[in-house]
Amino acid sequence: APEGDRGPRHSQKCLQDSSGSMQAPAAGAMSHERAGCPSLRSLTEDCMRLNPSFAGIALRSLLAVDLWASKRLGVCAAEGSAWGGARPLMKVVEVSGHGLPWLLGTAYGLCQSDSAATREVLLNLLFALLLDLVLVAVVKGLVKRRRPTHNKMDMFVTISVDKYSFPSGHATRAALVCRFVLHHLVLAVPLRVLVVLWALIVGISRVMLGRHNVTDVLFGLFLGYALYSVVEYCWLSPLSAPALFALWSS
Ligand SMILES: CC(C)=CCC/C(C)=C/COP(=O)(O)O
Repeated sequence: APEGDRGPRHSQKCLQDSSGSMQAPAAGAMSHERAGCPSLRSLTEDCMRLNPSFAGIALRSLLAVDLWASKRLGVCAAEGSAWGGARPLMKVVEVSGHGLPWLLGTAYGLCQSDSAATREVLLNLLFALLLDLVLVAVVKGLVKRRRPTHNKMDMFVTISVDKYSFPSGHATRAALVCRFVLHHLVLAVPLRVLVVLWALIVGISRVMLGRHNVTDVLFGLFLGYALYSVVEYCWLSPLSAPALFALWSS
């Protein structure tokens, strides 16, 4: 009999006592489990699996399309892939959005800066980058989505949660840094366009390299964009965090 037929009939049989009348589920669950019948909870779970909600079906379909599209778009996933020749260039893009150069560069700039305004901006950039690292690590650790099977784990410096792929840390950082730079640096229009293009290319390169599924990158871009609003809201200044700024004025 198909799986769909067995669950409900089986459940009805298990909930009937010897006289054939229905028992209260809570009282019957234990003894039925002992008699080899599944518990009420597992039957309910079976039923939910057999009759998934509309949201469940939509989510599964989205994930199936995501996996299919990500595999097709992973054209630089290996040297032998369709666009394998572009892999070294994509890896340069990967390093440009990596946390380590951004953290070290910002910390170096902070130590070298001699103007209070520059220090304030760089300190907030450092805070934003650290917040981003922590947030991405927490979400990756909670969701635990594996990286695509076609990904080669040859990434530049990773931490333990980086074996997971949701969300893309590079995409969150790219969106965050992009918004930060556009708000705090006075740049000519062509440079502003370049900054936006860089963020988009970092995101796209994650899928092309086979590091991520499309949804990891889309959610990462959204998260980084939203995170910038948090950073603006918590903006550190000599007034709100005098102790922090005193470190540099002495
Ligand atoms: C070691 C430091 C400071 C950061 C790790 C940066 C990293 C490897 C993030 C993973 O990014 P994806 O989630 O996009 O693969």
